Amino acid sequence: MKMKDKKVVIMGVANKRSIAWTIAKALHQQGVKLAFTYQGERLQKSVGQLVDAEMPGSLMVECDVTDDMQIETAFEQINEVWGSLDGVVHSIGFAKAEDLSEAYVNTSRDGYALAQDISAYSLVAVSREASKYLTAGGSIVTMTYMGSERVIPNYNVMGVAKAALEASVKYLAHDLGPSNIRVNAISAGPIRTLAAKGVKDFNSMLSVIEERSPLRRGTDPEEVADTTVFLLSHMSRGITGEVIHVDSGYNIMGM
Ligand SMILES: NC(=O)c1ccc[n+]([C@@H]2O[C@H](COP(=O)([O-])OP(=O)(O)OC[C@H]3O[C@@H](n4cnc5c(N)ncnc54)[C@H](O)[C@@H]3O)[C@@H](O)[C@H]2O)c1
Ligand SMILES: Cc1c(CN(C)C(=O)CCc2cnc3c(c2)CCC(=O)N3)oc2ccccc12
Repeated sequence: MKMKDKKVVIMGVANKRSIAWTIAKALHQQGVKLAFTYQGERLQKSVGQLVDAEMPGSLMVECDVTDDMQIETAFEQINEVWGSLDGVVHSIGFAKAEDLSEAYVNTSRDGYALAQDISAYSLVAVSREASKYLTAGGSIVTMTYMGSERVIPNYNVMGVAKAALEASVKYLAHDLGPSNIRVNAISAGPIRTLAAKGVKDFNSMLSVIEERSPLRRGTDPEEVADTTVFLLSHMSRGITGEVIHVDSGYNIMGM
């Protein structure tokens, strides 16, 4: 199926800096029909304005991923209008700010559970609901970060959640493969978004990456968006359960 005939749900646009927004623009350029889910009433207006400016007529559905009913209802509503689905982009992650600056050993039980719930479990629930409507050849893409594999100071509980997310990608790929639905993750280098706001030493992290990564530069959201288009397309039909690093190669370095 050509990209221009595909219908894809984008989860995780908060503002114009969101990685999910850059992904949406890239898919729109390929003629893909888009639906957006947003985290709550508060975001409906701002996300709606972004969407109406660039892709008027796109479906907009509220979905707080801590609520199973909202996930179920969101995909039902989208399916009622579309009749089927070809892809889902899951670009959602959250932990309490205080759990991203203190020592990891001080992480609270509820802080740990919240990070896991939003950043990892939500992909399981989203995949369960989406798979009811995804066509054969369908594709689910989520966003992860190298903090799952190695210690990135302060990433803490989010690193543990991303490790769970990446293991989930493999188990979901195993479950959904027989239905010819693929599940993959993109491990992106640091990008200046709302989720990167207030991160201690973010600038020094970026300069270390520019000095040490094989490509000697940081990661642009457009690069992540292009790889997402690839993972949603026929071109990646043989790839599932995979984590693809789009990080100027930084993850291969030991020093
Ligand atoms: N920015 C980076 O450096 C970077 C690098 C690698 C991976 N990532 C990952 O990319 C994804 C998108 O992050 P971003 O950088 O675009 O920041 P962002 O803040 O723009 O996006 C995060 C999104 O998660 C959504 N979200 C949070 N809690 C939610 C909930 N309960 N229900 C529904 N949605 C909820 C927010 O509304 C927001 O749209 C996240 O998974 C993040 O971990 C980011
Ligand atoms: C890179 C990098 C990121 C970006 N990234 C990969 C992310 O995955 C963002 C994760 C994140 C999740 N939840 C919150 C925040 C960031 C900050 C604001 C908030 O209240 N909650 O976040 C870091 C946190 C610490 C160290 C490095 C990083």
